[in-house]
Amino acid sequence: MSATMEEGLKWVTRGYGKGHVKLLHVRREGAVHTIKEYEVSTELTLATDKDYLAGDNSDVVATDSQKNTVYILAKHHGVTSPENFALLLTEHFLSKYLQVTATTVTIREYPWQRQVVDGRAHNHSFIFCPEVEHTCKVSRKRGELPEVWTGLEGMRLLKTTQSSFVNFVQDEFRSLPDMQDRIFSTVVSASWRYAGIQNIDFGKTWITVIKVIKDNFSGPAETGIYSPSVQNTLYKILKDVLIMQPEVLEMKLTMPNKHYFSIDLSKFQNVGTKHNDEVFHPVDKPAGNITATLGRRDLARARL
Ligand SMILES: O=c1[nH]c(=O)c2[nH]c(=O)[nH]c2[nH]1
Repeated sequence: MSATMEEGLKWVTRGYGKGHVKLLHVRREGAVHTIKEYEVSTELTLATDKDYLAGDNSDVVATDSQKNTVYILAKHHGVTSPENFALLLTEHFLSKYLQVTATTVTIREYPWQRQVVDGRAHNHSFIFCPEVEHTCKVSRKRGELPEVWTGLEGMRLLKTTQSSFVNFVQDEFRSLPDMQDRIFSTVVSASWRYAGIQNIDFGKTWITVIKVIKDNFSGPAETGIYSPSVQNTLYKILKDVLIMQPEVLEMKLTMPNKHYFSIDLSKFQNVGTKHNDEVFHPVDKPAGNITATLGRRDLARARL
């Protein structure tokens, strides 16, 4: 069984694996149990393409075997963070199967948190807190260092003041008035690439990024922090993460502007609604779409 590709054609991408392998890992330390629930997707690229061209499966590590590998490595090595588990899997696929030239593992973590009962952390009961989702993607080519991305999704935020949007382009297409004091709401998604993998505490970076986002959006509890635009707040978050976390090489941040429009109730003055600063119309779609990726000019400042 051998075949070559038709004249004039070439592969642009090629890969196969198991999608969405669901896994719950329970670490039992006496009465204290710790859980991690992940959805893991694997992808392998083989040196040969005879599987695609000729139906010759002799180099193929079945997607079913890739699924089993996820369970077996979780059992043998435990599960600490999505990034460490993805690194373990990519390392395993490359070292065990010499016909594999590249592999990518992506993981979505389910946001379980330990329950707190009467102020005390529960030994074995958890609550699902989908306020922010943690994902990661590790890609590794044979002979090269792995590329590690962490992703953060779905962090919905809203503040009722300390946000304005004024002095934007005034022309025949504009209908929006200057807004000196508006509601600011967004659903943050972010992803960041690590400069290396040596001595990186992925969990600590995760906690710092969440704090930087919340600090720049909310500010101090009594006074808040002023935002002249989504763009400006977004830049400040990116800048702070890159300054505070030398292990982060670049970061992408997307902050849709979820509009809450003031409702004009001035027609109803005889029922006492002359000025309305309390009732707003939440508009799901369309939303403003504000995004940027910030990297480093000077790679020497990154912790490679
Ligand atoms: O912070 C904002 N940036 C914009 O670019 C924009 N455009 C818009 O209509 N509202 C806003 N708000």
